Amino acid sequence: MTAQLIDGNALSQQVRAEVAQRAAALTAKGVKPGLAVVLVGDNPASQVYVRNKVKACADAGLHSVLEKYDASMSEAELLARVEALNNDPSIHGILVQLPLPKHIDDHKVIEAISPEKDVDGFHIASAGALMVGEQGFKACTPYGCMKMLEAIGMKDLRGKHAVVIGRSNIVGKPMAMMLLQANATVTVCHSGTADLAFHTRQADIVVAAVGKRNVLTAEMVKPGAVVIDVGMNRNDEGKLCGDVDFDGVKEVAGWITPVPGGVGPMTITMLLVNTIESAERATAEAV
Ligand SMILES: Nc1nc(=O)c2c([nH]1)NC[C@@H]1CN(c3ccc(C(=O)N[C@@H](CCC(=O)O)C(=O)O)cc3)C=[N+]21
Repeated sequence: MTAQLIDGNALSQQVRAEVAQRAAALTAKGVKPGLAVVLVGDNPASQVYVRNKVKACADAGLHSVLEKYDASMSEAELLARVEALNNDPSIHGILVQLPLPKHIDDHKVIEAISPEKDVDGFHIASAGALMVGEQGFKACTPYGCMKMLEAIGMKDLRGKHAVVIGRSNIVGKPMAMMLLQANATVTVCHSGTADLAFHTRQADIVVAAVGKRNVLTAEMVKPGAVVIDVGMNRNDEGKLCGDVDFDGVKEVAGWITPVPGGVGPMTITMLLVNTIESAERATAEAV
């Protein structure tokens, strides 16, 4: 193994300790930072993720409320709940866990969340703020990837070529924008790209965010490159694995993130960062 590991659990611990300090400072002022997590239906994976988020809040001294609803909940009922949380001063962040049941339009629900409380960074106002470099909440997964780059001394990416594989609204597109904001030269590859390896071989940084195993293999990576794996897949034995062929790529890359223990925990960490940020903004405005 030549690559060094970027340990998402270790970095999360550091960042969450900073969040805990900020939470304690706000609490001392009489403001308990609060996150509302809304879960509709009984998707087993969602149950686990949501529990992890609630636990992460408790560990960092944030208040959280978990609202669980039956899959039969109507769209109107969910929209009414979101509106109530928008107007609840004890709540600084609202997260509606995706995916939602098919009869609910997730786009409509996300747009109903007040941008001031959109700690997922999924609202159009948040995406737009990122696009034009204004203040808004950054999507947690790409934000976590940027934090990982910063942790290995890559905050300013001037002169670096970053290749993002995937163009989802939740990861690929905001990832490309954040890399651009950090002065990288950015290429976005996707299912319509003719020769993926041609692009990835030139990359100083590769971010794989496709949702398919072995999208990135050793011969596609420039020696010494930084490889960030956003994928969350199961292999044939049911084990969690990313989009990157970790065992092959780790022999070539300079840095690599593992799955599990990489981007996943950082996603939750940045949710906490956004929530504390939101609570601090709300408190500053109230003074
Ligand atoms: N509104 C909304 N916001 C989200 O941020 C959101 C969502 N909906 N729906 C589902 C996805 C998925 N997601 C994960 C976060 C952390 C881990 C994580 O911590 N994973 C651990 C392993 C967990 C395990 O062992 O299964 C790791 O990578 O080490 C995984 C997945 C957030 N999501």
